[in-house]
Formats: sequence, structure tokens, C-alpha cells
Amino acid sequence: MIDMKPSSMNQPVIALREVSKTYEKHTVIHPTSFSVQKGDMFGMLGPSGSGKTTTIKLMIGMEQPDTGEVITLGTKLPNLQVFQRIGYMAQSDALYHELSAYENIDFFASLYGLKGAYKKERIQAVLELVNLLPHAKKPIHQFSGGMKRRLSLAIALLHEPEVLVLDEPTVGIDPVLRQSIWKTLNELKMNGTTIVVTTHVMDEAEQCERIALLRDGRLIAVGSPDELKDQHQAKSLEEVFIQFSGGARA
Ligand SMILES: Nc1ncnc2c1ncn2[C@@H]1O[C@H](COP(=O)(O)OP(=O)(O)OP(=O)(O)O)[C@@H](O)[C@H]1O
Repeated sequence: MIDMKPSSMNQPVIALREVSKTYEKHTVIHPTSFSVQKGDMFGMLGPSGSGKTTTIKLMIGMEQPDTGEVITLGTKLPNLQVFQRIGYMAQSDALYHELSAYENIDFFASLYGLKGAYKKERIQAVLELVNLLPHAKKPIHQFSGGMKRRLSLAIALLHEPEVLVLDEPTVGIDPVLRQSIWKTLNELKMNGTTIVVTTHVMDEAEQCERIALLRDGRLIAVGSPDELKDQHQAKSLEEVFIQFSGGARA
């Protein structure tokens, strides 16, 4: 399939070249090539099990491809230095429930190698960004699902990553919070952060500049929401998606 972004654009921040992945004889990603440009808000859309999480893990070097190669931030993965320049928010929150929000974030800040006044400043900044400063002293077991997601986002942002990779950041979050997370993402994007986000939500996909549609481990389309709609004479992304997935729903 054809990647519709003009080739005259910047060097890609992430490039997958004929990448495939097989688990226990089951091919979950068929040979796939596409790229993400600097400063993109790039969405990955597809039904459950279509391979979104596997693809983003390949993009950051958390999984290794069986064929092909992934070049991220100009380096072939896996590479620890590159991994440290990426902010990753997994689908399930990896938080310590007995510790407070502050203690959790402080632990991850130390893991990222942040120290002294800069560490304190960053913790303050990211907690403020996700509106959790007033709850910093609360233990996580008193947090709602949405608060945990926001804390996970704050942790992914601690080290001011150039690339932010978010696996369904707004699952289980009410519409108001969802909007505030997207506002934060758009602000980060305006400041030059490249963002890759998986979602099942069509109006979130609409906010992305480019989208990759996945089905059964195959990349079935890449383009801007308007390009995809025009190409398939569809009024909405949902229609495009339904056309591609033969009626299956995201
Ligand atoms: N570590 C693993 N071992 C074996 N199979 C795996 C592993 N990780 C993922 N899979 C399989 O790979 C396929 C794609 O999974 P993946 O999590 O990438 O899909 P997804 O599109 O992110 O799904 P969802 O929207 O439900 O999160 C699924 O069939 C899944 O069962």
C-alpha cells in the first residue's frame, strides 16, 4: 500500500521497513512499511487484536521484529539511548499502589536519571500539566482510573521526550478529561514533540494529522483523515474504517 505523505517532507522520526512479527507461529504483524515525520500527531486505529500495541512496541524497540528494521530518531533499534529519548505510556498503568503520586513520579524520575532541582522542577511541571498537583500526596489506591491514566501520562513526559508514544491514553476517561488530555497533547505537539497514539475513538483519530489503519496485522491505509475520506468517498472516518474492515468495528 502507498504512504500518501509527500516524500519531500523532513526525515522521518520513526521508519518501519518491511517489519514483521510472529508470536508462536502466529504472524501478528505482516511485513509493514511506513514512517512518522517530526512533529506529527500520528494515530494508529484498528480493531482489538489488529496489532496496534505490537506495532508501537516495535517502533520504540520494546519488541524486536522478525524481519525488517525499525529506524527511530536516526538509529536502528533496539537502542537504549534512543529508548531514553522516548516517552512511553503503556495500556495498563505501571504504578505502585501503596505509594503516593509524588513518590511514584519521583521513583520514575530517578529511573530516567533526573536529579536535584531539575528533577523537582520537572515533577512539578508534569503534575501541573495533568492537573494532579493537588493530589500529589494521595496514595494511588485512592486514585480513580482517569487519575491513574493522567499520572502515567505525566511520567511519560518527565524527561521531556522528543517522541511520545501513547497506548490508548484516554481509555476509561470521561469526556471532559479526555478533552483536557488532548489539549495537553496538542500543546506538546505545537512545541515540536512527535506523538504516536493508538485509539479506538474516531473523534480522537480525527485530531491526528495522519492515521495508520490496521486490520489483522496488516497496514490497510495511511494518510490524513481528509485524504482517507476523499479516497474512499466517505463522510466520516468511521465510514472509511467500516469500508476497510468489512463491517468490523474499532
Ligand atoms: N507477547 C505476546 N505473545 C503472544 N501473542 C501476542 C503477544 N502480544 C500480542 N499478541 C497477539 O498479537 C495480536 C495483536 O495484539 P496487539 O496487542 O498488538 O493488538 P491491539 O490492536 O493493540 O489490540 P487492543 O486494541 O485490544 O489493545 C493479538 O492476537 C495478540 O493476542
